[in-house]
Amino acid sequence: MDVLHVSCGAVAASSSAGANPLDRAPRRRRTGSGRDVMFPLSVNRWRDDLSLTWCTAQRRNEASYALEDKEDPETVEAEELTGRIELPSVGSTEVTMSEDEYEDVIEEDQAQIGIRLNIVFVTAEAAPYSKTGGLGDVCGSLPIALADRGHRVMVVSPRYLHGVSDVNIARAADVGSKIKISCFGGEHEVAFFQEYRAGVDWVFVDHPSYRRAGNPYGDKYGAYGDNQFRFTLLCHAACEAPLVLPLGGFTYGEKCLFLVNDWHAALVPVLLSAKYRPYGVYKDARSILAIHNLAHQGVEPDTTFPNLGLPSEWYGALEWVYPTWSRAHALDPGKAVNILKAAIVTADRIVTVSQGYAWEITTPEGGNGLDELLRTRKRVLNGITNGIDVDDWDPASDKHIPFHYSVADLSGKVKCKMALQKELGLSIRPDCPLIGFIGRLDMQKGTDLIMSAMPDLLQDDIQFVMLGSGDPGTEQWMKASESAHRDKFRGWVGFNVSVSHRITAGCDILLMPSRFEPCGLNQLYAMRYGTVPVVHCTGGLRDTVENFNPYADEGRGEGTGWTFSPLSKDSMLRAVKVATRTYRDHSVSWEGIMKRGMAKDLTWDSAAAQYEQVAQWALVDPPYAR
Ligand SMILES: Nc1ncnc2c1ncn2[C@@H]1O[C@H](COP(=O)(O)OP(=O)(O)O[C@H]2O[C@H](CO)[C@@H](O)[C@H](O)[C@H]2O)[C@@H](O)[C@H]1O
Repeated sequence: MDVLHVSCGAVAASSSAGANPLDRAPRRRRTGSGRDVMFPLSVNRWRDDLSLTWCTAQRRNEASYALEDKEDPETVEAEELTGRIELPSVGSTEVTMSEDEYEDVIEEDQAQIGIRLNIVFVTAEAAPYSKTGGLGDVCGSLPIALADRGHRVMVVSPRYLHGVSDVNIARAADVGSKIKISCFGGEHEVAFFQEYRAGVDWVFVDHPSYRRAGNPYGDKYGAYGDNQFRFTLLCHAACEAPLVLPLGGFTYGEKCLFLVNDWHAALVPVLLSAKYRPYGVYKDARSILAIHNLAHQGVEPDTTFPNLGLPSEWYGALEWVYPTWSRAHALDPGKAVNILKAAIVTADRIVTVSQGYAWEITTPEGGNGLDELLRTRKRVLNGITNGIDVDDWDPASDKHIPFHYSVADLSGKVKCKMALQKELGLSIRPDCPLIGFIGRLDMQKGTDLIMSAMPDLLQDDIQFVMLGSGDPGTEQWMKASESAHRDKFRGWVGFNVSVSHRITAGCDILLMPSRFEPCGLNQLYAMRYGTVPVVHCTGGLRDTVENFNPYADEGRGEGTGWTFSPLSKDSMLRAVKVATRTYRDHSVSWEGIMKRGMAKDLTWDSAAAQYEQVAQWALVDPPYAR
């Protein structure tokens, strides 16, 4: 008996629909190589030339099927195709089948997976090519999860050079297609670069405005003054990419699903409706707006509208009037264009990155002025909690950390802690609670609360490390606090992915007093690394961190961290104190919290299946039309 362990998007897709994928009769194929091999695999249909590649979800290993030689062998026709499958258990295997069989496989595969989509992500950042925060993480890993499920996926983002992660972007090759984009009073030529990696076409739009020092949005002097131009260009280019780029020999074509992320990509749904559909192009395309942070909307004076390359009658979609209290002076009419608002109006579906946040943005407290509009679109608004890249963030194999560990053997965790203490120049004390903070130094992240609570926090026998960049005042405070409390506090000013992994692994507690948090990734990374999150009970933090209850489950306890509310210094201090006391005095409970966090399923599987569902709903409805 020959046993292959395979898993595939089709299995996960049907499981999301409620059916047990393991109830399905396994499909067996007699192959030319003399073996029976089962193909519930996602076949890269768009690459169906003779050098076939069968893509499997290499990271998943959900189902195993016994392949027996008992069934009647199916006839293998003379004309055979040969391809290679990558299976975790057996490595790379060459298989052969007839063209008819191949067609059957595709048919069955399509029936299982539902509709195979051409998905075009549009984003200002995608890790590892560019990253300033969680948007980069999500757009670097969700596309791969969707490609694993059998979809054809392209990610379009700027080709930043002299930026944060040039080395990775430099691997992408010139596709050889140049186009001219009309906007901002002229024609601007852009080129496209591409790298095919992990089943995804990573496409980079090249233009001189993306080549400058600093991060994708600004430099030490603040945000770039031409960001509206830079991201308008990105949106126009992203709309052209599926039509003009022969990636792997074939364009994506018009029947696409655009998944546009935050305001930088938010002009895309407007362009589909205003620039393309009137000419019969993109009639079957749909768009989903993913809101990672409603606080940033891409608002500029209304006089900039003619620059955007839209027909004048579309002004209303972008029109935005500031409330009187926020206008500059009494004669200021407060007229502006708001790009995110335009996408909320014109996108076929809207997704936020947690269910809690999906509700919060429809309230005046969380809506950043757009709550009323969002309430009118509630029917198409869903929350899908982010997953994480569990390969990149895996304490058992993380290349950034000095020791490895897992839920089965936690011994490496304390070694990581001691190594971190040594690296930071703190005294090496495995018993002293080490608390960490990682993030943008911004009002959103509640760093002001940390600053005001620090004198109280440091009265306790703890160590504290902060990693972050952003607000110059907070950066100064971190440096000053480090000088004042050399025995207990370290402030690492800057953006450093490797250090963020070592802090996540080395700390006992991760503090996240975010004022609002659409999803939050650091608490997910922390749980995966057995680092206990203490978080403000808001948005995605409330959805993902379960408050510790020592009495639940017949005294075994349940929960993966602490959530505090309201957002005040006192309630945060109380939560931190309870956490540090539990760490010191109740090691069994502590280990339980760590292990429950580490055992959580944080993969993208569930989120990717939900994105698929939303895409299917988008396809059922007609596209946005005025
Ligand atoms: N100085 C530094 N050095 C190294 N790494 C650093 C760093 N500062 C931040 N990071 C990293 O950047 C990412 C931040 O992710 P978050 O989800 O916390 O925040 P962000 O607010 O940017 O994202 C927005 O989008 C994401 C994705 O949807 C939502 O989870 C979130 O709530 C929303 O605000 C993490 O990977 C973190 O480790």
